[in-house]
Amino acid sequence: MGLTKRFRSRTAVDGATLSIPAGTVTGLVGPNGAGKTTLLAMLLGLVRPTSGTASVLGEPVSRPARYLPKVGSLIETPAFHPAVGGRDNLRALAALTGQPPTDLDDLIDLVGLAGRGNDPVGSYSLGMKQRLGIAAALLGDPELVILDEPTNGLDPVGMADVRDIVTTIAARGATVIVSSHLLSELEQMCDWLVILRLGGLLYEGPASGFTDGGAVLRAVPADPAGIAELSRIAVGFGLPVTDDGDGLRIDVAGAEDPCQVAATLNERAHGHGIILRELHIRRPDLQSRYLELVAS
Ligand SMILES: Nc1ncnc2c1ncn2[C@@H]1O[C@H](COP(=O)(O)OP(=O)(O)OP(=O)(O)O)[C@@H](O)[C@H]1O
Repeated sequence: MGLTKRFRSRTAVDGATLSIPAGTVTGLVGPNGAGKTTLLAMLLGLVRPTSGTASVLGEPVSRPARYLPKVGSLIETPAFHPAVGGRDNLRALAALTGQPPTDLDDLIDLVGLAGRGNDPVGSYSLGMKQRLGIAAALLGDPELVILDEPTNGLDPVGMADVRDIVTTIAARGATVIVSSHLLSELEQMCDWLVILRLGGLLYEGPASGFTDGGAVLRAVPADPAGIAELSRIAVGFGLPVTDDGDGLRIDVAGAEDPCQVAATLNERAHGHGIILRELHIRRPDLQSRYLELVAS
């Protein structure tokens, strides 16, 4: 509630009041300097709030020792011994931090390092080090996993790998908070979104509610002569239809399920002997909405 952090005259987080539901993958998004790391550091008890309160797993952030054993985190670049293998680094870290025994083979497999677990960390690529960092955050099977910009500096394949890992962690039952300055990196894996700018909260809510629908269906008949008939079928759904010369644009924003509209349109078109060469749903562009919000 009203969580605030000031560094001298600079306010890094400004009265943030938010409530992250357990069991979700929450994306914390904001441009550079928005306050993401500071907010996460306060949740981890690493930075003391200037004012306001927050609780993590039901315990106040002023008492981090009560909840930190159930929290795993990757914040900043993790330090590993470069001459030692990934598995042994994890083993040492687990012993050092007093974690309960963890199946290291399973963990190494989960983060996609199977076969490389014994190689010295100094020989790892940036993506592999990042994945080892995520494995370190998962030691002790935490209830809450906090990953600060885990895809920073990774190529698109590395980013997709991290997304898969996050999805697996959540499927195993953990609550995950993951930050990024790119919404496009998070939108495929998050079900809850928190958007920050200059320390202030711009949006908090379900990821699906961020754009409020707005889907558009595009249907193109293989034979251009079929467009008038296709249009008649589409108008029958009671949705706004526009003929763009080549095909139809159907505004399915108000429809309960755009996929169902697409399937029914396809079935009826087929029933009228019309073959569609194109049928797709364009979802609202989250990134544009985000940029609009952040720039306003
Ligand atoms: N220890 C500190 N001392 C002074 N200012 C700080 C400190 N830590 C953060 N700040 C300032 O607080 C603001 C928020 O920084 P923070 O690192 O939390 O943002 P961020 O959203 O994580 O940014 P990035 O995406 O660049 O990592 C910035 O203006 C930053 O300069």
